[in-house]
Amino acid sequence: MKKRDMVIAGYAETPVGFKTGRSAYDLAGEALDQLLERTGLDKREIDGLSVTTALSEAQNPFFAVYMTEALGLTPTWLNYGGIGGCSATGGVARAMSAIRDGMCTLAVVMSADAPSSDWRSNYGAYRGEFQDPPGVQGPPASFGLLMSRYIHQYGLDPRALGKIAVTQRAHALHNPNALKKFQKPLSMEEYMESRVIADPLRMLDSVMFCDGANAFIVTSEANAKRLGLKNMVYPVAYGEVTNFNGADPLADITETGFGKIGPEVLRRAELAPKDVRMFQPYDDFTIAVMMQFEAFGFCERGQGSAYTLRTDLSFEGELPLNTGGGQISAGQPGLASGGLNLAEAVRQMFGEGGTRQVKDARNALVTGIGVIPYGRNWGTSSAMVLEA
Ligand SMILES: CC(=O)CC(=O)SCCNC(=O)CCNC(=O)[C@H](O)C(C)(C)COP(=O)(O)OP(=O)(O)OC[C@H]1O[C@@H](n2cnc3c(N)ncnc32)[C@H](O)[C@@H]1OP(=O)(O)O
Repeated sequence: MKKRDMVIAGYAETPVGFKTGRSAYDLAGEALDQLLERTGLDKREIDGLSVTTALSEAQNPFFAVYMTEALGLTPTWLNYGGIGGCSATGGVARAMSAIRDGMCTLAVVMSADAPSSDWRSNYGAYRGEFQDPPGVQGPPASFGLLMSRYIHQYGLDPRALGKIAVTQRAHALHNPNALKKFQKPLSMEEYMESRVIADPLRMLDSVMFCDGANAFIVTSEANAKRLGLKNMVYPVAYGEVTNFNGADPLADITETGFGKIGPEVLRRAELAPKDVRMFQPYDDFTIAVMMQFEAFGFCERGQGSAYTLRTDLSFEGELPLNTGGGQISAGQPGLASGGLNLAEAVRQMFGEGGTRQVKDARNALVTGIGVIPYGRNWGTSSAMVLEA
């Protein structure tokens, strides 16, 4: 059953930059200042904080505590979000639970990272032992393998992935926070000619690591009203699963956690796929977007190419897709990535989409993908439905 007691009552986002030379703390400070300025909120009202693990601070086990110091906050509830690109939506969901449990009354969900300036991560686990030595050294290679398997099972029209990249780039042209380098149009020809980096995956199917931060205010509806906060959206349903199919040693990697949580989240939000007004999916790679169309029931499994090619995905279209450009065309601010698509959904629902405003922005489906493990698709899948 959907709940409408908690709200996201503010969002902030820094521009995405490449090699900014700034730290995660510095970027977080900018996001917090912006959040306070936009909402007029007194900083002393903040008594909860969720901090997303950052690649640029990955070796620091005390990052979240140091973040409270950097931001001048004294929370009674502190969460350290380690589910990669799911940490923003996951942070909102955890903050709602903490507020319902009386651990805090108003939480900030903060994601800030600067991996293009300072990379301090070492994934370890199975990757170093089994994956890196044969040359599968990062997510693009893993997604190249996933694409190959998808093509083997279902077939794939590359123009469909091209359409996702081209549509999202068109949206980034309306987003002043998008990486400056990506604020130029992209044609299907340019996509088709883009360098293959992990056969059959092209560079323009992939994100590029950048720097940036985003932040959200989460509180109860009653408290938001007490504080005079004007804009709010209701996270009415959330689902998350980690290590999907984990007990199966030979799992089909084209089956993802979204196949489990996607239909369930929509059911709890009392929405059918046709009722979704905008889709802001986690888009580390274009194939992940297409697989989510299938998993959430916008089309049948294996029918992603045909669906993508026949559907108007522009911000004015049938299913507005990543209307800020997504990470692929705005740049991926490290592990702050999951907040990019969430910020865009909230912005649109506050009616602040500017020249890319979605008409009738009464709901949004936002997703996260977290962590790329060995021999699987991804570690965590998360999905959240927001309602006006
Ligand atoms: C984190 C989670 O929880 C889940 C996830 O999101 S998983 C995804 C995590 N993110 C990643 O793994 C990042 C993936 N991307 C990359 O590794 C690299 O961008 C890449 C392999 C795609 C390209 O790297 P590269 O081959 O070394 O290219 P590089 O030499 O850096 O750049 C060459 C040019 O292409 C551009 N470029 C690089 N990557 C680009 C991309 N993805 N899209 C568009 N342009 C790109 C660069 O800006 C550069 O342009 P100039 O020549 O004009 O300066």
